[in-house]
Amino acid sequence: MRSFNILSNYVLLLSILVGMTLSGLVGYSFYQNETLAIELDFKRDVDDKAAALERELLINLEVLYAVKGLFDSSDNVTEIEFKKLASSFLVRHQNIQALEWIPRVSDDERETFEALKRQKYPDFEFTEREFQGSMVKAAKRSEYFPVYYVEPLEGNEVAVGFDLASNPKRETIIDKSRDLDLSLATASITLVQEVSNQKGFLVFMPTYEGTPTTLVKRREKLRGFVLGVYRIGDMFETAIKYTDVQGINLKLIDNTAIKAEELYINFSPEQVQDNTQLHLTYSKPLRRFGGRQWTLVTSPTLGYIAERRSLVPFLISALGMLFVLLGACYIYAITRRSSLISIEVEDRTKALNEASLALEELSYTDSLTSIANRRRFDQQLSKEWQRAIRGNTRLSLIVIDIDNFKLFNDQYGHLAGEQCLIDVSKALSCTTSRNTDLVARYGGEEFVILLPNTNESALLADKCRMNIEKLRIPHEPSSVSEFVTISIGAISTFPTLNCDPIAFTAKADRLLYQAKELGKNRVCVEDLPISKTGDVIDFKAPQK
Ligand SMILES: Nc1nc2c(ncn2[C@@H]2O[C@H](COP(=O)(O)OP(=O)(O)OP(=O)(O)O)[C@@H](O)[C@H]2O)c(=O)[nH]1
Repeated sequence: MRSFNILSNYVLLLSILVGMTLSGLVGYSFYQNETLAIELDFKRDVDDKAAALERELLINLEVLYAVKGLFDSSDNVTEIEFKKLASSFLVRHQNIQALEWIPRVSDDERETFEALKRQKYPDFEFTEREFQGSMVKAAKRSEYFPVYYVEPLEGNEVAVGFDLASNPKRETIIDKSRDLDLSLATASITLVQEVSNQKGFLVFMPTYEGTPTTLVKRREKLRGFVLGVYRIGDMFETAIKYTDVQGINLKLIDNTAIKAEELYINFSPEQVQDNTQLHLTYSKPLRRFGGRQWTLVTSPTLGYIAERRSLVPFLISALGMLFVLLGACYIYAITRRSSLISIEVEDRTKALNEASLALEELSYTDSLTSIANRRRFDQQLSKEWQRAIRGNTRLSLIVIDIDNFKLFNDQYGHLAGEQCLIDVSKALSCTTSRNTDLVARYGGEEFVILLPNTNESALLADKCRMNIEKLRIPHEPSSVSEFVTISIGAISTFPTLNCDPIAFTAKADRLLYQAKELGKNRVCVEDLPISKTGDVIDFKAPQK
């Protein structure tokens, strides 16, 4: 029972572990699904922002087309006309830092262009940036691309007159844009008019006299460029402010060159360390714009994830575990209860068995003397009789009767009579020495002693007689002695199948009466040695 309980406890413990693990796994799988959903959400949000940025870039290009239209429609666009048109766009596109007209000026025309502009701006001259960074008069070269019209002027004064061809990188773009008749954007640059550390870029849109179709014609007919000046951060923020999703760390990268260049970043590197789910980084390449390939590299912040996380996976795990624990407690309670019931049943069965054994023992015991009763004697006689037959061994029987016991009762009363019976039974029990000997009360004042496998029954019978005499229980009215005495009939034989234990007992009884008749306080013995074939071969005469 105990080992069963230990086993069932182990099984229960194992079930709890399995149940807990399964609950955890189910919760984890919900968590994973939620993570996938958040990832999809995140990519969709980034795609929205990328689309907004692409839209913004296209709109800005459209503005340049509109300004170019002005120059295509007139050979002589005045500064006022330019200003009027450009300012009307700038009101609606505030992320454009400036719109500019960059005429193509040959060295021969330089003086004329500078002189014309000086009418309004006395200090005007073509400029370039010195190695140390300050603006100086542009060196002589065959062709200049100065910033001639600027809108707005305010904040961009320093750019006025700046010869874009003075910078080799910009010159390359100028040439390429001219040759291909394409709007081209520069890589990120620091604008001459920039006061903060924000990066910018320029978009060149070429204008020609007429519509040249060949490279040579384009080079020949180039009039200049309509230029859009953009601060990347401003444009980026204007674009994405229409998508209200927060918590996305964005980085705009220019992948056009072999070495990628970071254009804009909306977070500090420390934030990335603490606050970003880097394993969810998602890169979204934008449509090519002005010959450049920009890519949005994004990652969600912890806040973004937290906003979209639910408690469902944790609740599922917790509830699962709770159910497992409750179930286990319930099963444990039932198992414990049933094991307690089993123990109780076991205890009661044991007690019942003990009680029934005690009862059985009682049913074989004489209530007055506490020695075996006649029932026990009959059973034992039958058993020993069979055993003696099987083993061909001797079995002896002594039958004892207290002399003149009626007179004893009459003289001393029944209570004294009963005490006498107790004393006699004790003395008889003490006289026998082997465990196999049985002393029993046969009835009334008569006792029997069954002695298996002995040839000294006559001796023992006489010893019994003497031991009772030695008790010296007064028996005044006795016809034999002044003390209590007993008469004995003793018989010994080798039991066979032809003989019967009842006849054997009757014979012993007869020997007892013989002893009584001969004067009491004596032993009458009859030894019946029986051959192995079962024949009676000898008798001895009764003796005192
Ligand atoms: N006190 C008491 N007396 C008992 C008990 N059993 C039997 N007796 C008495 O024992 C007496 C037996 O008397 P009898 O059978 O006439 O024999 P006796 O008086 O012993 O005479 P003999 O056998 O010839 O010596 C009866 O008076 C019974 O009442 C008992 O348990 N207690």
